[in-house]
Amino acid sequence: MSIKNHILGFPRIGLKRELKFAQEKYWSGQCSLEKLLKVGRNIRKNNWKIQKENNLNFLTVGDFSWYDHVLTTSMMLGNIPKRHMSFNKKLTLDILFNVARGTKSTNETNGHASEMTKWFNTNYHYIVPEFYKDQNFSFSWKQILEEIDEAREFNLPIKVVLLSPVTYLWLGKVKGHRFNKLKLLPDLIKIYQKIFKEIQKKNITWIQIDEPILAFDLDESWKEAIYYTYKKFESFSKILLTTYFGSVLHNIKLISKLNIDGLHIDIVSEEPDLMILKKYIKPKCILSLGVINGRNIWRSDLFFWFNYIKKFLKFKKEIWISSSCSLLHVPIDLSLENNLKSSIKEWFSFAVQKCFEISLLTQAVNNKISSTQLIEWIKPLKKRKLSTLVHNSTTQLRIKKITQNLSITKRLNSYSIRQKIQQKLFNLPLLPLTTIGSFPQTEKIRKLRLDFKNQIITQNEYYTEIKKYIKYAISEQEKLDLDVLVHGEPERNDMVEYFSEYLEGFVFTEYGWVQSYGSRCVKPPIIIGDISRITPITIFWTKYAQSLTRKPVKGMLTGPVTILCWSFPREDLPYDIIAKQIACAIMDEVRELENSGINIIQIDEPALREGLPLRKSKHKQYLEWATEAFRLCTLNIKDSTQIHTHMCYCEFQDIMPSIVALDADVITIETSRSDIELLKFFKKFKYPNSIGPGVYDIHTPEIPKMQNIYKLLSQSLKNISHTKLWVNPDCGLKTRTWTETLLSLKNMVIAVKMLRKKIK
Ligand SMILES: Nc1nc2c(c(=O)[nH]1)N[C@@H](CNc1ccc(C(=O)N[C@@H](CCC(=O)N[C@@H](CCC(=O)N[C@@H](CCC(=O)O)C(=O)O)C(=O)O)C(=O)O)cc1)CN2
Ligand code: MET
Ligand SMILES: [Zn+2]
Repeated sequence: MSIKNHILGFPRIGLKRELKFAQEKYWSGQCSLEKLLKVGRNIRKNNWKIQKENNLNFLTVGDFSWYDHVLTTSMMLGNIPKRHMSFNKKLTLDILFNVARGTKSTNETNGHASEMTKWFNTNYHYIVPEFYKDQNFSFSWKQILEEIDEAREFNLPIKVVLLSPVTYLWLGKVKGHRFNKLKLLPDLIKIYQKIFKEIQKKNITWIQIDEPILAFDLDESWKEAIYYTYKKFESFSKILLTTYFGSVLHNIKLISKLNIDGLHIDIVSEEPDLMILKKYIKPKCILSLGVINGRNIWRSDLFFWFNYIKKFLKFKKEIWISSSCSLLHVPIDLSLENNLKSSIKEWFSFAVQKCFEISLLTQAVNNKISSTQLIEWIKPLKKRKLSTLVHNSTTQLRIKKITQNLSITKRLNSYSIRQKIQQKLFNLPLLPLTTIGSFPQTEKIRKLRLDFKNQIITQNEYYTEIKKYIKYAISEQEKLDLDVLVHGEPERNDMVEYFSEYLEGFVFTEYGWVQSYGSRCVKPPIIIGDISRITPITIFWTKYAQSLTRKPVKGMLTGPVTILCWSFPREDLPYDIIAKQIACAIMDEVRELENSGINIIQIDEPALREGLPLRKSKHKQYLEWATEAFRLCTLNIKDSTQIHTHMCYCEFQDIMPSIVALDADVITIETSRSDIELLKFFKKFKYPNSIGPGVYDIHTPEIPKMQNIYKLLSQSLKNISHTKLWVNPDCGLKTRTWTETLLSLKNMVIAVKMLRKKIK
């Protein structure tokens, strides 16, 4: 029998982010719906072409989405919040976009966007489904059927991907009256059965049901839900139960009881115990082995996997070869990269190359090619081990010394003492007003940066323009009467990419875009070797901004855990060591800012929660080194230096003790899309330092109402002492326009001024 292969999903943004550009034009009225639809069709077609060219046995259909695949599932199931529904209840692409982006009041619709949060432990964000009591579902959005028809022209077997109803329920949130959302499962399953029937009519044999929650520790009710669901699915097309982002062996007994035809496991994130698999996987059940890493960009050690699979085949013949997870999380095509040195480029594989790797490995396993070809493929990886770009003995020594004595990372005095010293120095009013760092990244700035990059303008010209922009941002903040100002980050392409450009140990791509949310992408830098700071990073711009005002300007840095999580890390060093190397580089920057008279420094850690392992048993170790890495950045700084940190778009509840352990003087935190529920946890955990809960959502173009901000702040005061409450938006303003920014901030300031009077 020959071994088959497939991928779990392909990136949907287009080779050069065609979808992003078309969507954004469509939203601003510069592109017709027909044109947008055509861009989507072409992307899908190209993705299938790549799969066909690489001889994959199935075309994966259902991995495309117009904004986010969880939102597509909500549309498919007719689960759209009433506030976004049109009168005739017909779903359209505009409604999908409105759920994601919010709608300005019109006659048709009126409503705020749904919450957005991280997809498991990745930097991809999904739109959180909302569940209401007495909820109805119906098969309302037939995108999946249309895409099956489109894929037919390739004349290849099609494997359809759907998100499982159980994982879908897990990801959503109950709104309004509280109830157990699992009660909705039977109704949801009925809709899935209908969908399966329609899919079956199209002669599809395999359906990939994504059930990533199996990588979590599940309580009995969720286990039962899974058991119940697959029992109901029994009689339909063949089901490939698909798991990823972690081992599922702790749930293997449950899995063994499910009536499935195949199981996909991610064996990159954790190698499974073959004996356990042997014991629990039924002989007839296909095992799809996710061996090509869908989360990182390194060329795969195909020879290792070849031997691994050969071993595997001794006890199980029915296997498929695949990617560990969807390729959504890696850039598309390495061959577009012209600026990477070829001796470095050959260390990497992007989505297209990963399809090729799957094909090569399958051919070798099927004895169609010799395994020496695999040895040839991994030669560059062997060369890398000796490369001088990888090893820096000064960095290694520094980390070694530091890890010997980590108790030194505590601040000199406790927050209560620091707060007094800082208040004396800054003399800030009650409820100090600030922002999170970035101001609008206008098209003009991006064009400027592009021109600078392409040497159309000189560094001098670029700097002059960026300075003008900082001057403008400072003067607007003064006019608004904010208390702690920022320079606005105009010189940064991205909060992670920018910093890594000043650090040794990183390389960058030109087109290595990965979807972060909706039309927004990021270009994660690649960590190839030991890290150190080669030159000052932010000093020049921060000092310039501070020279323009008497108010304090916050220095603005990205923290080590976030730089690590939002990069593609090397795989030959443990994450905690990489994080500490980055922390030392940031420490150098913090000290230089402090020496330059910058007394407030923000170290952003929005990815701290994201890095949390899925299994509870691994939390403690991660949280220990992550908090250590953060605190390392502020080693030996003065009590009078006020450290801020910022986090957003995640569930913080389960990491509260670690947030306390960071011991930042002020934490600004996203709360507005989640109804400020979070603050109750800060109260419960007796959070000792100051907090700035985000008072409005910056990811939608809506202007927050002054009354709403006032209400939110009044609520916040029930949970946080007025001596510890700061006021700010819930994240940086780089995605907004200046008009939106100024109108919103104005409302924020008015609300605070009214409240201050009341408190006094
Ligand atoms: N790495 C990272 N992860 C994160 C966040 C983050 O800020 N960074 N924030 C959260 C997610 N939020 C995000 C918010 C905004 C964007 C965003 O705006 N991304 C930009 C790209 C940002 C960028 O790197 N821009 C570069 C490159 C600009 C560019 O693409 N230029 C074009 C041409 C110019 C144009 O027409 O825009 C080109 O080079 O071809 C720059 O400013 O220099 C986008 O998709 O549009 C991404 C994520 C969580 N994860
Ligand atoms: C994703 S968190 C963003 C923090 C950054 N300082 C900004 O304001 O953009
Ligand atoms: Zn943020």
